[in-house]
Amino acid sequence: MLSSTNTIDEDILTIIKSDAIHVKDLNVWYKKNHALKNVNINIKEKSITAFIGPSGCGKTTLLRCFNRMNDGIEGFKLEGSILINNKDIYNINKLIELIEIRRKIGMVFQQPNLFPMSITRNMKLPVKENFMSLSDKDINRIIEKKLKDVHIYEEVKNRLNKSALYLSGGQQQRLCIARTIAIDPQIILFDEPCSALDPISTMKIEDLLMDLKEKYTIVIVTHNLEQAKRIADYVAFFYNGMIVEQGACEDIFINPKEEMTIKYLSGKF
Ligand SMILES: Nc1ncnc2c1ncn2[C@@H]1O[C@H](COP(=O)(O)OP(=O)(O)OP(=O)(O)O)[C@@H](O)[C@H]1O
Repeated sequence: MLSSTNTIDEDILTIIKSDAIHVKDLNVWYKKNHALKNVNINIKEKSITAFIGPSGCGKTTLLRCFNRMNDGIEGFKLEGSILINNKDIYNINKLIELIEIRRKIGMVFQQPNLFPMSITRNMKLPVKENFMSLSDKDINRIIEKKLKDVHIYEEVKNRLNKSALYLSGGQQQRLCIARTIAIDPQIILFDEPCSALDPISTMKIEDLLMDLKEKYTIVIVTHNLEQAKRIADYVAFFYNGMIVEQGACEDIFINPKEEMTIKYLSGKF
């Protein structure tokens, strides 16, 4: 009797996910361009949230706000709050806290951005920088484990000391993901990670994202609606700097409520 109650509680606990990111009343400007308008969204932990919408509607701007990548842009201004681990990441005074936030939030871009160095060195650099006290043996162990986690180890184990730039686009993207997870982030931001890839490499990345969400919170910007349908748990539809509609993936794709979402999903603009 007791054990069956425990099982139910555990099931409920696994279903109810907490929020990894709270965005409240967010407004962003690039000079006079009001790029995000009164955005409110909570990103659930250990799930995949996809940002969809036409070009220029603010998807990447919001993604880049999550690790303060827009900070250096001339004319960038932000109002509102973004809470990660209950901390407003735009209300931080100490550089060390900002560095810590960035460490917890990895980012993978449209084009693989590997260094023109060997596969091993590409992996070693972030691991050494973030875990200074580790021995070479431990670092090599982490590298092997992370390459296995992104299902690339078998493909590259005999060429670890060769340039990472000789790998295919899909392999380079998986190596970028291995490098990102090598420093144990909580959240991984993906900005159209498959837009430069062929369908088979895209499928491998999608499978990988489905694996990774067991451990990490994933936010992905994608123009590929089929991709969002295949992998997302939650979807936010952006238009003209606003989130027009957001919710569970099935609800948005099967039963969208807003006129604008219906038009966009049916290819009417
Ligand atoms: N670095 C920047 N400096 C000035 N304006 C910018 C900058 N980045 C984006 N913008 C502007 O902010 C608005 C939102 O752009 P953003 O890139 O966030 O849209 P998006 O939905 O991600 O577009 P896409 O799907 O084409 O990548 C656009 O008007 C864009 O021109």
